[in-house]
Amino acid sequence: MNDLKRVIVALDYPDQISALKMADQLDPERCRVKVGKELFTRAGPAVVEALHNKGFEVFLDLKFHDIPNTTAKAVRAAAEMGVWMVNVHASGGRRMMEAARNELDQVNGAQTLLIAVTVLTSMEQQDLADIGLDINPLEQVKRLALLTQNSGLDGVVCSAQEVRPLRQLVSADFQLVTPGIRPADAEVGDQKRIMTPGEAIVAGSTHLVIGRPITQAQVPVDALGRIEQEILAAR
Ligand SMILES: O=C(O)c1cc(=O)[nH]c(=O)n1[C@@H]1O[C@H](COP(=O)(O)O)[C@@H](O)[C@H]1O
Repeated sequence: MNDLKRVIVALDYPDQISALKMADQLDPERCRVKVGKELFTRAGPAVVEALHNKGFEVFLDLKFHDIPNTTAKAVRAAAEMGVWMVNVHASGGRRMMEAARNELDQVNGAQTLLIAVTVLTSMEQQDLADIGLDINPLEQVKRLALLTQNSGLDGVVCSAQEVRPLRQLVSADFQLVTPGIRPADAEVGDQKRIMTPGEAIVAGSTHLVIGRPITQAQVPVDALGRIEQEILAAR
């Protein structure tokens, strides 16, 4: 895969028109796009279809987390839309993830990748303590990544900070999808475990999810262009 295609632009917009306006400035040969909770709740499957019609591979990021049956059926619905990638929360546990895997495998010709969120990149140690987890983020990410792999999924969402240690644990083809990407001059916002695009590529992230540093920039395509240059220079 070319290194630029590793970028997934998070289309976190409040309506379909704004999301498609951004997509029209992007090249589906050079990046993928992500439809998340805000856009999907507003625009529904129509926006996914519109992006497919423009030639984009879509990561449907709805982070399913429910009882096994409900999660599995939601994953089926995503796969039947033909999305490139879909995700669940690893903390939903082994039975939930196995049910999702089994359901996805029954979708005729489904090529959809199924991955699981480990510890959100907006969380740090204190946030884990607040929900009763007496463990540091890296150890929790490792634990959930192994559980995800053992449940038969294709990869995890983690921070780029965890990519090197995770590569020692998981198989070479296990996808390590990393949000929390911040160019050196970008605002950090609510993210906590961050890395620059160049660092993430060098660490070995399979895909870089990038939203506001592009979508909130004065000229989004210029911001993406600078990120692409940084990625190419890192190789
Ligand atoms: O699953 C995700 O995509 C995700 C997981 C995670 O741990 N952290 C995280 O930021 N994300 C998503 O990645 C995107 C990051 O956006 P920015 O912080 O604007 O670059 C958002 O759409 C988040 O919903």
